[in-house]
Amino acid sequence: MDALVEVSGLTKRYGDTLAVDGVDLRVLPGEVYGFLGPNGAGKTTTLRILTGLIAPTSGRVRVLGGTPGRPDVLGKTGSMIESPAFYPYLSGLDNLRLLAEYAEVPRHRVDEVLDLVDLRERSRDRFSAYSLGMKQRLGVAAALLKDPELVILDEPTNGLDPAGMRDMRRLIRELGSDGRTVLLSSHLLGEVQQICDRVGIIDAGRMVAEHHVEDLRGEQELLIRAAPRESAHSVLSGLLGADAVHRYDDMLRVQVDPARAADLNRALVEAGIAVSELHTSERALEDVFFQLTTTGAKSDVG
Ligand SMILES: Nc1ncnc2c1ncn2[C@@H]1O[C@H](COP(=O)(O)OP(=O)(O)OP(=O)(O)O)[C@@H](O)[C@H]1O
Repeated sequence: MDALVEVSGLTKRYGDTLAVDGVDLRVLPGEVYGFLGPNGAGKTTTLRILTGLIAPTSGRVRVLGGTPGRPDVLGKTGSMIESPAFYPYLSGLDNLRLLAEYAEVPRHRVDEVLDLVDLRERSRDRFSAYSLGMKQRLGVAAALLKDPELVILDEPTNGLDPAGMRDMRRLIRELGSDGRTVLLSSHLLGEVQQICDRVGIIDAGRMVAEHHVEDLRGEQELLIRAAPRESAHSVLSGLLGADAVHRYDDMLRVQVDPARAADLNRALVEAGIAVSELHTSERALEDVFFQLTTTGAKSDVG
């Protein structure tokens, strides 16, 4: 499958600062890709390069098969990088109409995008009266005017209250399920976990991982509290192999398909072991993230 965004060895230097350091990135058609990293990791710089706002220092960058910033590529890309700029005294509707005129987009498209971002009812209010969440949604509406194949959003939920974040997450998921390709940046792990199909993790300008969200989270495990614990350990090791059973605080952590929970419970009880707790546990993306970025920092920054 041809990638819509293809980046290899991307580097951007500002004086002594290496903001982006050899980044490789591929975004496939129809996916919602999360570009995840702490503040200052190089996300905005990368997205600015992908939208043609700044030039890379070195590396290869292809967006929709072309060079970022070229008219044919711009025509098929919609983006919101940093806070969207609108005229404060104009309504959301008039701001979009102006943009539609510049972009030579038919007027009826303005109503369509207002519906998409759920701003139709408030579209005649002045932009300055909008909540931050509404301002961000208007920014997404502007990005959608050209009915783009690829939507690039820089920290779309930044600064929003919980309701605003929820609306924005829903909107992005809708864009993704409509067959559009979305590339978004975020420093929020839970958010990426909820919205994205794949995630690339960037830290100090370098990609430390690129994975499906599911794979990154790792296998599911069962946590079992049983007494006596050592007897439970030997029963489970006998059934599943010693590698699958680990002591964890005063419990056992068992790498096994959670569908086998009832079997294992029965085996323990039949061996005279009391099971007081048995539940599945998923490695949170957060654990994985910290593991990856700490390892990266140790080996790369030295
Ligand atoms: N125009 C610039 N001039 C000099 N340094 C810059 C410039 N833009 C970014 N940087 C530096 O490059 C590094 C990466 O910044 P960038 O904004 O890309 O990170 P980020 O991951 O988007 O973080 P944030 O979420 O805080 O914006 C930082 O050290 C930043 O200070």
